[in-house]
Amino acid sequence: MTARPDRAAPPAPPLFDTAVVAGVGLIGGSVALGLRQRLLARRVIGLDASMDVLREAEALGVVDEVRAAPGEWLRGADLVVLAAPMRALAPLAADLAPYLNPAALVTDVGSVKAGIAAEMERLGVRGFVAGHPMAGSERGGVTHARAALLENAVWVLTPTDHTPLTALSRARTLVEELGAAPMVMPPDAHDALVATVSHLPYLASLALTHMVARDERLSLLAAGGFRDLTRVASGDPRMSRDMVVENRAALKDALGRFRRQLERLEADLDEPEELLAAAAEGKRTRDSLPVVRRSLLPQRHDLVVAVPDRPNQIGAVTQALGAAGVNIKDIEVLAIREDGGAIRLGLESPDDVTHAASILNAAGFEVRGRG
Ligand SMILES: NC(=O)C1=CN([C@@H]2O[C@H](COP(=O)(O)OP(=O)(O)OC[C@H]3O[C@@H](n4cnc5c(N)ncnc54)[C@H](O)[C@@H]3O)[C@@H](O)[C@H]2O)C=CC1
Ligand SMILES: O=C(O)C(=O)Cc1ccc(O)cc1
Repeated sequence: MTARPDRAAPPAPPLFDTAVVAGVGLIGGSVALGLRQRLLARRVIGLDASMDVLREAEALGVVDEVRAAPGEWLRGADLVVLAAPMRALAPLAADLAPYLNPAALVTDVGSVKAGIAAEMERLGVRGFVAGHPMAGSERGGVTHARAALLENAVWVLTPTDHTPLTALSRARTLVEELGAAPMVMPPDAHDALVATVSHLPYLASLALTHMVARDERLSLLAAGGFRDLTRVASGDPRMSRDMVVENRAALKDALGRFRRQLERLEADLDEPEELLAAAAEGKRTRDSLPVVRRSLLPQRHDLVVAVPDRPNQIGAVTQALGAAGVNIKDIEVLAIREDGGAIRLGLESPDDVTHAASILNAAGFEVRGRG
């Protein structure tokens, strides 16, 4: 007797029906790509102040649809992610608030949390959970967005006493499904911590770069250590300025502690044994930092391939690329459904993406690539 396999269970509905990402730049674009690639929303709508950005986001396949202004259409959204620059977040929230569906989960990705959390309470947006993915890059804009940016990143969620527990639980699920690790704490606690680990290092990197700015000999001598220590000075100046100004109270406190550290080290210059102990402690701490986040690993260039539900389709993809000498650095199965699924290939260069896309197209596969 031939056993007929049971029909596969119907695919689970996506977590969200209509997701709106407001501000489709580096982070908003990466969230949108994660939602799409991981099939977390039936459709993803991008809203942005710039038509050029919207056109680019659509052309890159970052969003399904675009809108240039808020309106009644927002009522259909059950997820709204605010991802505009810091200073635009509160005005944007006020523009969207009249149209938000009370049942929608609303979240943001801003780098400082107390202000936006208070503003959303003032606006009466009940389903709001403030968030901050601790992942990023010095290069902004939708062209640099990629879902992998958020994978394995710590993503802080900062509910207040008024945040509904169901909203917090949905926000946690969203973060986990995007491949990140949620960490929950009050907004003020978040702001104090990022003042020390993110905003203070930014100001320190500015101070260091200013010291070499006007002497060419110094910049010629600036070696790997100097470059490593000052990488964040390459971030977008306006975005970085807005971030540190928004968090200035906590940052001033961190600067006070930093100054005391420097003074102690200055005094230790005359006490070599003390300095050795400080150096050993610094090494222990630095060496025990958790392994570098995904977002800091060498950049991969993604190609997403739709895979029909037939035997050996992944084999056919990898064989075709192998025969053409394309090296696959990373591979991820994004979704398996009854009618097929998709895989993400991480390739070494934009050229490899173009090359691989033409090989796979010729072999009959549907692909979507981003160099
Ligand atoms: N860049 C990074 O590494 C990280 C940034 N963040 C936060 O994410 C947010 C976005 O930053 P990025 O993606 O880097 O910036 P970005 O500059 O790449 O993107 C911002 C997007 O928002 C759009 N925009 C500006 N004003 C707007 C408005 N009023 N309404 C709608 N859209 C508007 C811009 O056209 C642009 O497309 C910021 O609040 C930042 O604090 C959080 C974690 C990391
Ligand atoms: O480039 C990096 O490593 C960063 O740390 C970038 C960054 C910028 C802003 C944030 O709110 C969080 C992370």
